[in-house]
Amino acid sequence: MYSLLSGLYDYLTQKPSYKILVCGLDNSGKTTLLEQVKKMHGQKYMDFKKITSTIGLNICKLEKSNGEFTLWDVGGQVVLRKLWEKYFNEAHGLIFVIDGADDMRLPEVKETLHHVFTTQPSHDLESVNTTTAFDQLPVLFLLNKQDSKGFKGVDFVTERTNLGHLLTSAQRRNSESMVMAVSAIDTQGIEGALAWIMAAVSESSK
Ligand SMILES: Nc1nc2c(ncn2[C@@H]2O[C@H](COP(=O)(O)OP(=O)(O)OP(=O)(O)O)[C@@H](O)[C@H]2O)c(=O)[nH]1
Ligand SMILES: [Mg+2]
Repeated sequence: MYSLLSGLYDYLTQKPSYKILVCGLDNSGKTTLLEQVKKMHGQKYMDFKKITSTIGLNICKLEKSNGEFTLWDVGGQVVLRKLWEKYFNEAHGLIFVIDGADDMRLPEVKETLHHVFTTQPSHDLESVNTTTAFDQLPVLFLLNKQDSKGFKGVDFVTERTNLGHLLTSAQRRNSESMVMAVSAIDTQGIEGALAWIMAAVSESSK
């Protein structure tokens, strides 16, 4: 009887669990961000200087009052990018990390954004048709390396990558999207970014 009641109690008090996929080009700082999040939450983390390019999956679990959130950090090298979409079905939200200090790679960011989130070639940008994943999941675009001298700022990156068109099209869909600047190294903006994606994910899953 006790185990039946405790089982029922566990069931009723069980928190929902959400998966958030962290993708973006190689070297944008995804793993450093995840390790910093672990550090900020008192978890075991990797020395930032020892982080190498990700091949598999790096995971960070966060227990919050409104649910259990698992962040999945996947590799951003060209050959690994086609794997991102395989995780979209299981994800409740996406974080797309952009190196905000590397303007040389912004054209590649632009191509990748259009390849991953739209259903049309990148030259046709006036009326963006977005993918089902983009239409249905909350998406947070994080401009990382805000601490860096070469950081370009939200307006510059938004314009160079056509992120603006994606965001405008996002206003027509049900799910939310947002652009924020952070520094994975010195923690600027990370708390706000986590708060936004967690709230958006739990809200959109209702
Ligand atoms: N200045 C600065 N450098 C950063 C920041 N975040 C990451 N880096 C540096 O950027 C480089 C790449 O970081 P990673 O975390 O390995 O990048 P990644 O996106 O996980 O790369 P892949 O695993 O190859 O997809 C490293 O040299 C980091 O120290 C940041 O906020 N500021
Ligand atoms: Mg990595």
